[in-house]
Amino acid sequence: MVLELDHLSKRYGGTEALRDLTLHVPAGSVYGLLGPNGSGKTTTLGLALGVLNPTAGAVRWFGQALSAASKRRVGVLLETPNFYPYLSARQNLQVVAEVKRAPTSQLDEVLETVGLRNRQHDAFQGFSLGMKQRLALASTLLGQPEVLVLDEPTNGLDPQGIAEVRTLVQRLAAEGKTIILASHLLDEIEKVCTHVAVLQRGQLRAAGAVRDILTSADRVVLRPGPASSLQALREALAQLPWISDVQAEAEGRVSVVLDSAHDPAALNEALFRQGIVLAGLELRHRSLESQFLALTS
Ligand SMILES: Nc1ncnc2c1ncn2[C@@H]1O[C@H](COP(=O)(O)OP(=O)(O)OP(=O)(O)O)[C@@H](O)[C@H]1O
Repeated sequence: MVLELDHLSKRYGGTEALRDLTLHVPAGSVYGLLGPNGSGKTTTLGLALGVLNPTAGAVRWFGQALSAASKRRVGVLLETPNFYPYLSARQNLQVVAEVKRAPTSQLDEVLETVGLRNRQHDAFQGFSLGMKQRLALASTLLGQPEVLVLDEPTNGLDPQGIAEVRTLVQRLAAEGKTIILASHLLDEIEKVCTHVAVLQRGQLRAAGAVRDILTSADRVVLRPGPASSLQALREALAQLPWISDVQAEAEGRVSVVLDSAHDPAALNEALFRQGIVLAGLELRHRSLESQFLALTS
C-alpha cells in the first residue's frame, strides 16, 4: 500500500469534518476521493499530507509514519500555484526546481510529459487555462515523485482544459505513478480512476474498485404473462442460483440481477423450461449518476 489512512477523524471546533475514515491506496492505482463540496475531501488530503493534525487516527505512507523522506516521494497539487506571469514556462519551472532542489536536467523531461516543450519559452500569462494547469502538474513532477496528490485538478477549467488535464493524468498513471485525486465530479472519477472512495458529510459511504462501486450490475425487469402468476415466477426464480436480489417492481413485475455468465436470453429460456411464459423482459441500465445518488442519499 502506498497510503493507509486508519480510523482518521478531524474536528474543527464544533464541526466534525471527518469521522473514522479508513482507506488503503494500492500502488499503481488512480484513487479518487469523490464527494460533494464540504464532504471532507480536502481535509482528508490535508491529514494525509501532514498539513493538518488528526483528532484521532493514523496516516502511513509506504508503510511508515509520514517523514521528510516519504514527503519527497509525493508530488502535491492542492491549488493552482502562482507562477510569475512575465516569466516563461521554463523559467517558472526553474524557480520551482530550485526550491525543490530538483536537478534542472528534469526540466526537459517534465515539459515533454505535460506537452509544453514547444511552448516552454512563451510567457506564462499567454497560456490557456489548460496549459497553466499542465504547467502546475509539471511543477509537481519535478523531483520525480512516485505519487501525485491532486485536489480538484480540473476545477475552473474550460472543456478543452479539462480534457487536456484528464488525458495527462491518464498518461501519468499509465507510466506507473500512483495518483490520489479529489473531485466532486462523478464523470471525472469514472473516466480517470481505478479506485474510488465516496465521502459524504465526512463519512465514507463506499470504497473499492470503480467497476465494483460505480458500475454495479444492470437489472432485468420481468413481467409474467397471463398464464403465469407472480408467485409462480418468484418460485421459478428461486430455483436459479445465478440470479440475485429479486425485487418487487410496480405493475406486478419483479427485477433481478444476473451473474456475469448469464444474459437475459438465458434467463428467459430457464424460466420457460420451468413453465413460465413472460409477457415482458427489459434490461434496465443503472446509470452511474443514480448509483452515486443512491450511495450519498
Ligand atoms: N479550517 C476549517 N475550520 C472550520 N471548518 C472547516 C475548516 N476546513 C474545513 N471545514 C469544514 O469541514 C468540512 C469538510 O470540508 P472540506 O474542505 O474537507 O470538504 P471538501 O469535500 O474538500 O469540499 P470542497 O470541495 O468544498 O473543498 C466542511 O463542513 C467545512 O466547512
